Amino acid sequence: MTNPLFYAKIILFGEYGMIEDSQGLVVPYSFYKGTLKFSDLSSEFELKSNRHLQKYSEFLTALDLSDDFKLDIESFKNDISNGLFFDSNIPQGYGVGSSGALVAAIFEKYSISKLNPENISKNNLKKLKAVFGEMESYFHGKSSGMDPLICYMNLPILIENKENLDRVNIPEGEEGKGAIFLIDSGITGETGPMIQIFFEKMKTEGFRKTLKEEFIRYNNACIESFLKKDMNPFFRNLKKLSHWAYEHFRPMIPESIFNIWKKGLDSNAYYLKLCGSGGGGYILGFTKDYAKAEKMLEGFQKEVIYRF
Ligand SMILES: Nc1ncnc2c1ncn2[C@@H]1O[C@H](COP(=O)(O)OP(=O)(O)O)[C@@H](O)[C@H]1O
Ligand SMILES: C[C@@](O)(CCOP(=O)(O)O)CC(=O)O
Repeated sequence: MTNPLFYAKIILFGEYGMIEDSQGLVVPYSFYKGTLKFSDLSSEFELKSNRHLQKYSEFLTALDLSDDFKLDIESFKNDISNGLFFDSNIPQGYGVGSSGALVAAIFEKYSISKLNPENISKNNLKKLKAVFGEMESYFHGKSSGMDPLICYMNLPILIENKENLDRVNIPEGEEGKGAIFLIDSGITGETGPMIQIFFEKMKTEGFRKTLKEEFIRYNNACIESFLKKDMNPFFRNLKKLSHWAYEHFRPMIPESIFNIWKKGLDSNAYYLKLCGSGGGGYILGFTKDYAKAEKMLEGFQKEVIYRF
């Protein structure tokens, strides 16, 4: 039997907002993937991964998951001592869900009552997201559970709010001039400290207000217009979202990206937003004219993920 593969994910919209109560749109990204495997741990990567799993298994032992979602920790620990590691090319600390894929892979292999991702009910999706949130909190404190859920389902998911989420169809891409792309900031980020900064900001009433009344409004409007392929309102709201993040998510924007973020806003040639928690890793870009944006972003490493 071949081991199942777990893909990276991209939060197109909803980072931070989803921990509160915004909508979110998250898609699998099959360019990167990982799978659980056994080896003699002769390479440094394998050994390091195995050690991470060992520490993680201690955390899982202490985690009290509800009966329907219990894990066979003994068998997990036993496999770890026999050389289990997570063979993955998903970059760590890049905002594309390396820990989410790992959590999904562990759940798939060691959950005692087996679920079938293909016919899982909407109610169980909600419960599973909560279970994944608890399991992933080991890696970066509070987690919405979205990353592992997307990896586990391997389908785009629309989060309506904290209580409701379901599968969604993303409009089919076309070979047009427009594109969604990733830009490599050249440094890794750490999700935990970024989330701490976010919650620190949330202690201020002014920030809570602007998050709710502006950020979440633009975020939700972007999702709605993107799903309808209504590109003019989409770009109008995207600009507002990008501008809002430029003002309020400064600590999350890597320094190397600062100038090009502003350049996009000033020229309207493209708009940038965070991809996950930020601080490093990838940044997401959106443009109506990729050829033009590409020229303006010369020298930055880019990956196109969707054309329209
Ligand atoms: N191949 C792997 N083997 C073991 N642990 C891994 C592997 N990939 C990721 N991890 C764990 O996930 C952590 C990174 O997760 P996180 O900080 O949430 O960043 P992101 O999910 O954005 O890549 C790593 O520090 C490590 O503990
Ligand atoms: C900041 C947050 O909304 C997204 C974090 O994404 P990532 O771990 O940086 O891929 C946290 C979460 O929803 O779990």
